[in-house]
Amino acid sequence: MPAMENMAGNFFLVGLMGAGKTTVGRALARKTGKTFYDSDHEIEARTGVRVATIFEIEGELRFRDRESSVIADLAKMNNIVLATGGGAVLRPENRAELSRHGVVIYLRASIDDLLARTMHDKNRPLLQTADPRAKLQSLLEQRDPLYREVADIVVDTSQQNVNLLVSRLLDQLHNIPAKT
Ligand SMILES: Nc1ncnc2c1ncn2[C@@H]1O[C@H](COP(=O)(O)OP(=O)(O)O)[C@@H](O)[C@H]1O
Ligand SMILES: O=C(O)C1=C[C@@H](OP(=O)(O)O)[C@@H](O)[C@H](O)C1
Ligand SMILES: [Mg+2]
Repeated sequence: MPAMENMAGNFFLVGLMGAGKTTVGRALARKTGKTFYDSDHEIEARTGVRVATIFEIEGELRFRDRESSVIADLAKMNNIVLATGGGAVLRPENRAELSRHGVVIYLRASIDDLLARTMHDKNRPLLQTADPRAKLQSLLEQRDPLYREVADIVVDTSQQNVNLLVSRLLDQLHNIPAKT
């Protein structure tokens, strides 16, 4: 078992679909002994249906309401790692909750990598389009300023395996004051 890092506070991951928030978040939680949450999984647990089904039946706006409610609840917890959904930064109240209650990590990747990492997953309704590359590009243009606004750390994930990423991330996190 690798050495456990003992660090205070919450860590919140933001970034586009396929950046690795869920995957890196889970590994970071394991390494730090924090409890892992994923806002999409929490929404699915509360509703009993997949994200894609919520988009289909209720539409994106209602999904965003559910997402805000989950983020507000989870951000108030202690000693957690939370992987948010890629659109969580769209609402100012979500950005406020995240930056107030934890260290926010923006995971970046090239459009090529984002595309490769998401192309086989049907549970990302925004990418079920004729041109997912153009969609990712436009989401990046819209959201990159919001991710940067909320982030305490920006990490490039392209060509980095998850374990290496987590150990580099921990080096950076040691230099940032905890937010609890
Ligand atoms: N650094 C990485 N290198 C290679 N593949 C990755 C990396 N991070 C995540 N992945 C893979 O990309 C896919 C999407 O990752 P995921 O964690 O679901 O992203 P997000 O939650 O940001 O949408 C998964 O199949 C995951 O295994
Ligand atoms: O970028 C977005 O708006 C979304 C990202 C997804 O999460 P991941 O970023 O974990 O794929 C999920 O919340 C939903 O499909 C909407
Ligand atoms: Mg995810």
